Amino acid sequence: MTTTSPWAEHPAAPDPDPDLQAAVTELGAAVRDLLETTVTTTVPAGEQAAVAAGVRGLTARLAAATRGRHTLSALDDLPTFRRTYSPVTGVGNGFAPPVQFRREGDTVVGETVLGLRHEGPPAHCHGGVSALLMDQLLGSAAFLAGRWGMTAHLVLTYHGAVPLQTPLVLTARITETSGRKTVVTGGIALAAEPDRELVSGEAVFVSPRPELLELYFGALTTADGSPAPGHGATDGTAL
Ligand SMILES: CCCCCCCC/C=C\CCCCCCCC(=O)SCCNC(=O)CCNC(=O)[C@H](O)C(C)(C)COP(=O)(O)OP(=O)(O)OC[C@H]1O[C@@H](n2cnc3c(N)ncnc32)[C@H](O)[C@@H]1OP(=O)(O)O
Repeated sequence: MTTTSPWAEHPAAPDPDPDLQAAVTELGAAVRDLLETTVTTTVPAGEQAAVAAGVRGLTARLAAATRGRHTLSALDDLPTFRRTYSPVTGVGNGFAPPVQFRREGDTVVGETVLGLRHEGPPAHCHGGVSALLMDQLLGSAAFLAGRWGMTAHLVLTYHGAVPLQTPLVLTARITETSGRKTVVTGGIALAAEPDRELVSGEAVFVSPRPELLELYFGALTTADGSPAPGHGATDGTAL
């Protein structure tokens, strides 16, 4: 299979600082609990106002040093798909479930449980959150097969409402590859009924032309200020 990864020739990044990894994971988990409790708490107004003031104080401490949008986090590595703050897979992102995807033969699988911070219809997942999960699931299937691309097309069918606080299973597989294009299908089901898809979909991922790579990611640097891996790419199909 032709690779569409801009990082095929790039050496593996060193393992991340374990202390930073542990602290970021713990902060992400703490904020995840905070977010989930924020949307479920029924404590009185005065208590919520007091907590808000405390949270603003904590935010100010974190804001003492921040990165801009063109700088990768010190824990991230694009060639190995390590994305600490992804809204789907990121352990450091409190909105993320988070869900981890793995390869099983020609299929990519992930399990997760969604919370009330993901609610659309009462007690059920927001359709846009399902779309977010599907985009990442299908994109991960492409990436884990060495075929990175950006979402060019995504179609979904919502067969049944996705319940919150219920174990779910997400599966995807590649159905077609040609040049810079990868077509992937997949779905979301209850872990208890994996063969009945509540959401199914298909996406086309396209590895961008070099000019687009430069436009989108030309300013990207690693945390230490070096150009991000993937720069110097000249051919979107076999980098
Ligand atoms: C220094 C490098 C650093 C890189 C860093 C990357 C880090 C990422 C790491 C990890 C992320 C993984 C996250 C996975 C999940 C989330 C994914 C997202 O959310 S992506 C965001 C949403 N998507 C967009 O914002 C795209 C916006 N669209 C575009 O920019 C362009 O349209 C693009 C790149 C998709 C295609 O543009 P063209 O100019 O490169 O492609 P053309 O040359 O026109 O077409 C190439 C082939 O693709 C087909 N194609 C293009 N668009 C299509 C479409 N909509 N449907 C079907 N086929 C399409 C064409 O027909 C053509 O096929 P034929 O070679 O002729 O067979």
